[in-house]
Order: sequence, then structure tokens, then C-alpha cells
Amino acid sequence: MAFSEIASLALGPLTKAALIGATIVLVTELFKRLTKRSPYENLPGPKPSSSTMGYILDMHDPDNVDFHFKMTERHGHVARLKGGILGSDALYISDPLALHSILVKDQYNFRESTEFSGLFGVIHHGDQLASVWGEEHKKQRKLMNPVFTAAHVSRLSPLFHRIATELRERLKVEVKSNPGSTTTLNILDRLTRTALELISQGGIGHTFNSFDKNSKEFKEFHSALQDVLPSASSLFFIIPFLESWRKKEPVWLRRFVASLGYVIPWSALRRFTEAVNVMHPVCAKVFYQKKALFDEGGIAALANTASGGRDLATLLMQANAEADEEDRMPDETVIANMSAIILGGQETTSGAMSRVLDLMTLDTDLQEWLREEINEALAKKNGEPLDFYELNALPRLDATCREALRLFAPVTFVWRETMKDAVVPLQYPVTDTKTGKEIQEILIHEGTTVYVGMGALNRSKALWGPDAAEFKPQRWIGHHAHESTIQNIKTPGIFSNIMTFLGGGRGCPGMKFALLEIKTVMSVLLPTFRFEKTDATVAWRLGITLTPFVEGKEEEGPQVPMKVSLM
Ligand code: HEM
Repeated sequence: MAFSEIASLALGPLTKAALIGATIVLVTELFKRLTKRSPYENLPGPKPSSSTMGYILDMHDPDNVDFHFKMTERHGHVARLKGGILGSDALYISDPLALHSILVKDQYNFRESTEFSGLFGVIHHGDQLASVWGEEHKKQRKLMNPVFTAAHVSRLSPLFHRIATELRERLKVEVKSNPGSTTTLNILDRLTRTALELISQGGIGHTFNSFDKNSKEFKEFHSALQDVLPSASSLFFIIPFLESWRKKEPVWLRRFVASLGYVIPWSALRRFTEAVNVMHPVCAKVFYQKKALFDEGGIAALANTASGGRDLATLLMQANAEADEEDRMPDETVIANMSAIILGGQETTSGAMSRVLDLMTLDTDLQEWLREEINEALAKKNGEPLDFYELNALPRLDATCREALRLFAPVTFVWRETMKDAVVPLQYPVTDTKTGKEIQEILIHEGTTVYVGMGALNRSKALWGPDAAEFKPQRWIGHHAHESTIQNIKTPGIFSNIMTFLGGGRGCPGMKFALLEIKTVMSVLLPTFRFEKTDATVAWRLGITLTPFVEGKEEEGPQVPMKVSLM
């Protein structure tokens, strides 16, 4: 029996018509894509390694961070990313003026992608900063921005100092227990625990007892944090549907479908479902405990909690209670934002702290230079801890943090969707590859995906000079931030004229919090320990954040080994 005969028996005429219809649409779409000229074909850009997938594989290749870091050097500040058979061209932009339009001036026209909103909406069980845009985003930021100000963050200094001291004391025990008082250890593990305590105690007023090696709560929560984004990346073809799915009614049906994540034999889906269901209940529990206290005794009752009522969630609840009716967030939005604060602030910071220490093992003179400054400052205070303002007044420590965050932005790029056509001016004109003429502005078409190259702009030689790719903390000493570029060019970055914490309405609210964490930990560790390199080479691989692995030992998971000894 011929295939067509079997098909006509098996399928009803309606199904057959639908199949034929779908095939025609698919073939027409494919034909259109293959024959349509890209509006960006005259722009320079990398040749994709796959003609089917286009730029996607190169963009996300974990072992090719240089694709991003060397983008401006190789292709300039606006590059065409050639799409594959199934995808259109995108733009990779690291031009400071163009990014000012995209992130600040015309920010509502360049919105977070629906994939991003959907994914983070599901991860945090509801709308929060990372999944909303436009007016709703503005409304949430209006309530949340005051929570992250220097005045509030500075009050966390004693708490951060206490946590950093706990790390120091535990490290001392580890080092002393080794003959010769030097031990080789994976500092990333210790700093991951520290960062989780800093963000959980400072962010939501909760402890995971992270320093306790047997802490079940730490293990569960940390593996959820570690797993959630990598497992999501394996679900890439369902991610585009999450945004509409997460709002579908009735709720019981959505819950039922979500519970299938546990039974469908697909390990990435299962890991994702498990991670998502670990994080939310913790934040909800902490929130309702706080709410009960607050309802009973007001803000004074919250002041008696472990963080002294200084944690960000308490401040947010207070701001929410005092806000006008129309500005107020529902409980589930506050909970989702607590979850977003933890996810946004954990891996980024543990990575950044590990990076700073790793850099110091590569340059022992730098380490000594910093130690000297911290010791002098401590001596002036008779050994009393340095607070937020005193730490910020240390030029060497400040310069080292700026330079590490410039050269090694933990988040290398973000992406945006273009809502309608927009003309964007350029700081650095690009050369038309066909005519050789200079292009001073580009027309970005509706629907174009725009990648914001933060790591690329941070390393642009046009901006930072020929030594842009070198680690030179001295470049910051004695300069205002914008003077550190060679022509006093301003970027839209909210911190130090670099793009690491992004810029505009979606710039990282946790920037001051993160800097206080890094500086406090350095000020506590450096006077006590010497850090030296081992034979291992640490390579930072690209993910949502940069993650360190030992070359040849990737299967052992992320690590930053170093020798630690007492001073
Ligand atoms: C070195 C550490 C950090 C780096 C490099 C960093 C970087 C960033 C970047 C690049 C974004 C923008 C993401 C996007 O628009 O797609 C962002 C957003 C965000 N960050 Fe951070 N971050 C850090 C630490 C923190 C900390 C400690 C917190 C919390 C205390 C935090 C909370 C957030 C939140 C809630 C958002 C979403 C903001 C919004 O969409 O309006 N981050 N961060």
C-alpha cells in the first residue's frame, strides 16, 4: 500500500488539509527568510559558525568569551549578527551613544524580551522587576529604588562585617589545621556561602546557615539557585511560550500542567521544576513571618529580627505599607521580588569576589598594595571595622573593584526586543561594508533583537585606550569616573562609566549592595591571609554570568582553587 493510501486511511480529510496548510505556511516562511534581504547586510559582523543556527551558537558558546570581549576590536561598536535559516539577523551594540538611546532615552521601545519576562515570571512565581516592563516596571522601581539607596545600604555594614568575620574565623580554622599553616582550597565554595548569607540576611532577613557544611537548607537552596538558569537554557524551545502560559486561567489547570514537570522523563525540566519549587516557598515563608510581626507590632516589631529590620525586604514592606493605594504591590509581588533579589544578587557577587581574589593571586604586589591600605585604615580605627563610607574612601580598594568589574563584567551581555523602528545615533561611526562610506546613525527595525554588549564596551580600545584589555587598577586612581576614558566619553553605565551594572531604568538596583559586600569581605580577609596561585588554570566560562572552572577539570564543577596562609 502506498504511503498516500495509508495516510488517507489514517487521517481524516480535515487533518490532511491542516497538515498541507501548515506545510505551505512553513515552506513560504522559509522561502521568505532565505530570499529576504537583511536590512543590516551592509554592517560588519562575525561570520556565524553555523549557517543553520546563525549567530546563536557563537553567542552562547561557553568557551568563547572572547566572542564578546573582542567584539569591538574585531567588528566595531555595531555589529550584524547573521541569523540562520530559522532566525533573523540581530545587532550587537556596544556604542556608548547608541546604548544611551537604547537603555535611557528610548528605553520603552527596547524592552526586555518576552522569553526573559516569561522565564523570570515562572522562576519567581509572579511578576517582579525582572519580568515586567513599561509602566508596571516604573511603578515597581519607584517603590524599590529608595530601598537600595546608600543611606539604607550603609546601615548593613555591621551585618556584612559580622558575616565576613565568620568566614574569616572558619578559614583560620581550616588553614591552621594544615601542617605549615597553608592550605589549598576552593575559595569559590567559601565565597558562595558568604554571598548567600550576605544576600539572604541583608536582602530578606533570613539565614540558610550557609557556613555549616551540613546545612540542608543551604544545600537545597544553593543547588536550586545553581541549577535554575542552566536547566532553563536546555528548555529553550518552550521558553517563548512561558510568558503567555503563566497568565492562563484557570489556575488549577496551570498548576496541574506545572506538576507534570516532575513526571515527564526530561531531566532538564525536572531540575527546573524542582529548583523553582524550592526558591519560592522560602521567600513566601519569610514574607508571611514578617507580615505577621508587622501586623502585630508595626515596624518596631521587625526591628527585633536578626537583621535589625535593616534588610531590603523589611524596607520594601514598610515602603509598600506607606505607599498610596495605586502604587502598592500585592503580597505575591513583594514575595516574587524577594526571590528576584536573591537570584540577582547571589552568583553575580560570589563570582565577582572570587575574581578579585583570583586576580590578587596573579599579582602579589597588588595584593600587598591593597593590604597596606586596609591595614593603615584599620590602624587609624584601632582595629574597629571599616564602614560603608570608610571603605568607599579607600582609593586602592575602590580602584581594584572598578577595574575588576570593568574587565570582567559578571554579566557579559543582555538583550532587548525592538518594539518599533528607531533611528539611533552613533558615537563611533561604522563603515558600510559595500560602499565604504561612514554610517553615523542606524535604523533599527521593529522586531530586531538587540544585544547590549556590556563586556564589549568595557573593553573598547576606543574608550579605554590601547591597554583596554589589561588589568590596571591604577587607571582609576585620582580620576573621576568619566575622566578615565581616553576622550572623556560618557557611557550610560550607572556605575563608574562602565556597563557592568547596566544603565537606564533597568540598571542594577543592587549595585551599592554588591560593592559593599565585595569591599567588606576584602577588608576582612586581606589583613589576615595571604592568597597564592596554584598550578591550576582557572578559565571563566560564559553562562548567564561568568563561571570559573579549572581547565581540564570542568566535570568537577565551578571552582577557584588557591593557596591560603596566615599572614
Ligand atoms: C557584581 C554584582 C552584580 C552585577 C554585576 C549585577 C548586574 C546586573 C545587571 C547587568 C542587571 C540588568 C539585567 C537586565 O536588564 O537584563 C541587573 C539587574 C538586577 N539586579 Fe543586579 N547585579 C549584581 C548584584 C546584585 C545584587 C547584590 C542585587 C540585590 C541586592 C541585585 C539585584 C538586581 C535586580 C533586582 C535586578 C533587576 C532590575 C530591573 O530589571 O529593574 N543585583 N543586575
